[in-house]
Amino acid sequence: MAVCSAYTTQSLNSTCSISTPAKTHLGFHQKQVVFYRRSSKRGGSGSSSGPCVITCSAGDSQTVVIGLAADSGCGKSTFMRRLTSVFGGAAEPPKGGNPDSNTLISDMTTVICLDDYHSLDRTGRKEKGVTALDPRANDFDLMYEQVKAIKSGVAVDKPIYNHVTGLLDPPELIQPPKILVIEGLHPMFDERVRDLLDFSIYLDISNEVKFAWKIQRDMAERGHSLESIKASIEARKPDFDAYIDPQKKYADAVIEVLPTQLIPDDNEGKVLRVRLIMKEGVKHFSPVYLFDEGSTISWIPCGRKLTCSYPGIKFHYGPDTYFGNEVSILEMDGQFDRLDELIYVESHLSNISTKFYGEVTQQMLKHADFPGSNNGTGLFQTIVGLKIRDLYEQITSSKTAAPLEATKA
Ligand SMILES: Nc1ncnc2c1ncn2[C@@H]1O[C@H](COP(=O)(O)OP(=O)(O)OP(=O)(O)O)[C@@H](O)[C@H]1O
Ligand SMILES: O=C(CO)[C@H](O)[C@H](O)COP(=O)(O)O
Repeated sequence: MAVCSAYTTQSLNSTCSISTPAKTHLGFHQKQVVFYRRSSKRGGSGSSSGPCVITCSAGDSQTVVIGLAADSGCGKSTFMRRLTSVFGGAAEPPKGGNPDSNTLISDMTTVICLDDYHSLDRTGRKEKGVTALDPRANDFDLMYEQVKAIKSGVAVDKPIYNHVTGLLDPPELIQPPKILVIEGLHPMFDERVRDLLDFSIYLDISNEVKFAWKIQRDMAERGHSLESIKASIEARKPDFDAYIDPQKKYADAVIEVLPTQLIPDDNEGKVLRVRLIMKEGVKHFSPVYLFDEGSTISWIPCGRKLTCSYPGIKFHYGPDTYFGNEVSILEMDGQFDRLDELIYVESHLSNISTKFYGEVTQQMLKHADFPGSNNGTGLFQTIVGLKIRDLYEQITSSKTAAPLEATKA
């Protein structure tokens, strides 16, 4: 059995020929990590060629793992860009790697797309008559093993699903980052993967809004017809309802996007009612509140300090239950006219985990061109990004504080 350090796993990866999955007694600092060699087959399933087990010494730092679930075209990439910006630095695909990689790396974060764990490629799915949302088209064992390995400080050879060709490409090496974000259709589907998450988010886009966004992107930007967009949404719906939507009950935070209630019978989907649903009692996460924690409050901020045109802006905050869990919900209906005036709203929110007065407003202004910057989607995504930074700092500081406590005792 080879013994490695987390810093030398790259070379170990390349010599991953030790194929003796023997049971060993692991020492205090040792981890057992399973790598799979994956072969990419056209039109078939990219099967794993069996595990090789390596015993590694874990590095000092552990990766914090965040899960972000949503259907395709529901704003995951936009959210990721806001999140990585909170940590500073821009996220880029791995340098010198596959140009069709779905991975984004910045100083602090690595975002991997769970589409890379499709076990069936496009042709394979067609042949078997399953969608990418169907668990049978995804390799949850590999997803679990690799997220577990990264979390414990060990690099993995992660497969790549190529959205351009529809094939499974040769794997890319993923080094353990400070923060790993797993985004895609199924981050909370498999209980083993779910248990690895330090925090989870679900982007819950109502059908009406999803449709409006799809039209905006796929019709205006990609030249698809209205009929084909409708057909694609309808074809995905049964599997979406069966496998994707149920994950929201596990999420620590849900961003729910609905049509506005400020315009009677609105069907344009431009003005949005957005609800940030925050689970109570989550370790290292304290829900945001408006004015007074635990009270129920409706607030119309429009007036001398916030310019609003029709149909205005309405906030609501209060305690509630969600799938049997106690939650706090912060809601914003309407859209901002002037982002620089957002500071007025920000100053009435508490527990937003900013490092200085006006940080939310600064982030929103910085990315004013991102979709949703004038409404609750952008505002709540930014706030969740700040909460994740805070969670990361709490987790890492509690780890470094632990030995000190032990010394004191
Ligand atoms: N908050 C928003 N407000 C308005 N439109 C939005 C918002 N977020 C996303 N969109 C629309 O949805 C499209 C898809 O957004 P984005 O690329 O972030 O989603 P995604 O979930 O990463 O998609 P995919 O999984 O298909 O790559 C955008 O091009 C935009 O048209
Ligand atoms: O739901 C999806 C997640 O992004 C995609 O439809 C799935 O990954 C299949 O991709 P493609 O249509 O490129 O074969």
